[in-house]
Amino acid sequence: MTGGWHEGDPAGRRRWVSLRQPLELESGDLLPDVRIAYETWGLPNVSKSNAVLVLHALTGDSHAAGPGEPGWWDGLIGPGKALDTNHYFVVVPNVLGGCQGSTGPASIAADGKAWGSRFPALTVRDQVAAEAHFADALGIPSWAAVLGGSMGGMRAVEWAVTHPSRVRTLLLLACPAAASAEQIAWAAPQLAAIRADPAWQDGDYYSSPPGPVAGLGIARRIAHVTYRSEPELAARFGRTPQGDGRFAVESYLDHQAAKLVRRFDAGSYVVLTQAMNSHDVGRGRGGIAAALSRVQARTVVAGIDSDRLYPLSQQIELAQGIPGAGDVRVVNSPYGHDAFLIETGQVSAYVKELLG
Ligand SMILES: CC(=O)SCCNC(=O)CCNC(=O)[C@H](O)C(C)(C)COP(=O)(O)OP(=O)(O)OC[C@H]1O[C@@H](n2cnc3c(N)ncnc32)[C@H](O)[C@@H]1OP(=O)(O)O
Ligand SMILES: N[C@@H](CCO)C(=O)O
Repeated sequence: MTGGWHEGDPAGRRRWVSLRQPLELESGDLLPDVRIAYETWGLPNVSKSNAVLVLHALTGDSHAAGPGEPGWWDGLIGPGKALDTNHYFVVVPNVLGGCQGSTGPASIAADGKAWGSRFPALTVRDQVAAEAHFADALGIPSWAAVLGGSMGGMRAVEWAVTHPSRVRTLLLLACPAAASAEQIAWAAPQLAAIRADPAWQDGDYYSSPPGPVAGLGIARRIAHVTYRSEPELAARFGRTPQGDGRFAVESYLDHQAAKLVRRFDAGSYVVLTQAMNSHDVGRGRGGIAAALSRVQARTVVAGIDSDRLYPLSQQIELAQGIPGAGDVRVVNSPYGHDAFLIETGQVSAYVKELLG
């Protein structure tokens, strides 16, 4: 297996592992000079048997919790919390193809220029392959738990199917066994919006900042509606005018778009969205049921009752296919898909159930 070397970040919490060998992708291509950024909380025991892997969603990153800036799962990670850092060594890598420290299209290739359009198409399996080498480099033979929501859940289930003996418990949140036609359809106008922005330049815009921020902003507006629920938008915004010619809900989406383009790269958005479209645990494995039957981890599957993007039927399929998973757990929330980030109290209860 590939090892790695560690590079610290003296100014902050983030560290990096650089893979010693090029990563072999599902396509057969080789991706050289892969590095994975990560953060950790708590301390490993001698055998590292207390290591827990937390996998972030599309625009998340390695900063899942403080100290310092708030993290995206602060409610779950820390001393005395569901992922109790007095007991567990919590590891959160930035996904391969991302833009918050790990190798992605904005990274500099061997010729000194950004990868841009030369960056290869990735699958969720490629991302998990990189994470497996990353775990090897950290000296973690198996995870006490692998947890993920949304795109993080896609990687978590791939981990448990590809490396059954390395995943001892598994929490899958608001994710599918395979991307559906509906999910690929929602992604299509997002990808089209980015590619239609003249600043996209076929993905080779990195020498002309800020790049296709208009297209990325439109993509986020489309996506954000799918991340929330119709009743929430109705109750929260209704037909209220913003007072500047926009409806309040339009202003809200404009704000979400402006926030994302300040922190996210359009090239990564395209690569990661296509990777999610590729997601199918059953591909080449005799179908979804056959693939899920490989899982050895004690598993909890949870979905959100108001999730219109990854509906409960998809988590029911996962729960029915994974041996011993039992019934799907339901997060009750008005917030739609984003509830896996917002309803940390309910998610904590499922993490505690998982970890016993
Ligand atoms: C903490 C971090 O760094 S997270 C980084 C990684 N991020 C992720 O992994 C996920 C990305 N984030 C998200 O998806 C969301 O921010 C969530 C799900 C985490 C949080 O959702 P919520 O707390 O429900 O936030 P919500 O959707 O209500 O948005 C609130 C924002 O909308 C703004 N807003 C509300 N109404 C309006 C309006 N009419 N016009 C303009 N803006 C509005 C609020 O002022 C607030 O702005 P702020 O975020 O700049 O403070
Ligand atoms: N709000 C989440 C939704 C995708 O799961 C994100 O931006 O990553």
